[in-house]
Amino acid sequence: MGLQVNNLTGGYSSVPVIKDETFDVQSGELVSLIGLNGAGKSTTINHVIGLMTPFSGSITVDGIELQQNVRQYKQQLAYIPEMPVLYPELTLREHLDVTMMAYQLDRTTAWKRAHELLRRFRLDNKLDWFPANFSKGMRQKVMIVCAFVTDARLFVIDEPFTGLDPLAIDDLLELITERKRQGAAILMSTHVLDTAEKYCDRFILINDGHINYEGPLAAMQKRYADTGSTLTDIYLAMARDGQHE
Ligand SMILES: Nc1ncnc2c1ncn2[C@@H]1O[C@H](COP(=O)(O)OP(=O)(O)OP(=O)(O)O)[C@@H](O)[C@H]1O
Repeated sequence: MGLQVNNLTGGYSSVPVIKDETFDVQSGELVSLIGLNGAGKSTTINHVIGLMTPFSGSITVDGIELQQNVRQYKQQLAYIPEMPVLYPELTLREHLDVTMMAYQLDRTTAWKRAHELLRRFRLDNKLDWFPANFSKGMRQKVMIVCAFVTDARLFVIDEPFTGLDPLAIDDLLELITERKRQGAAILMSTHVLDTAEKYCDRFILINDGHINYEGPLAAMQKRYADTGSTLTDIYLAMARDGQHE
């Protein structure tokens, strides 16, 4: 099932920023949104996570539309923003408690998973720390731990590869791979094309709010054989031409 976006048009005022986008992310897939600054990646993500209301079109996660059942829709998805957003007055332990409550998780199982995640991201001795004491990368890791403690069916990750140290990036990629295997759908946006190339199953290229290309790397390599073989080569050539198609 996963995420299905149909003919989505939306934006911040009455002028659409994203125009008639249709794409999906199937269960067990990692799909990357790629586009230049201002192309519409974050705006697309803001619609998917229910922060913005579409002008038209529909978004479903495992067949459920936000308007149909807000709670169920939101419980099925976990979002990791590019800029970590934490509650200054809550400790790491309390952030995890709040997440478990919001997602109505079984606390014994969820805390077992939380301890494994905290160990993996080297935060296990910081449960009583407040966000003010964390570095930016550590705050990002708190958001990752809170997201992966859930049983979300869809993970939405905005630019995961900047700000994290190489070990944390590797740990996150391992987690993504595990959840993919368990059938979660994962949508991310990134400018780090060499990592995306290695890990993503498909790419959605956005230009000026339109999806101009969608497919796996092998298909892109075949279609744009004269521009080079890596995702970076192909994307740079397409972006310079301003065509994406
Ligand atoms: N809060 C906002 N209010 C009005 N317009 C906005 C707002 N945020 C973004 N925009 C506009 O929407 C368009 C798409 O921006 P968006 O943030 O989705 O791009 P992006 O692809 O995520 O870019 P980046 O790679 O720089 O993060 C841009 O033209 C931008 O100016």
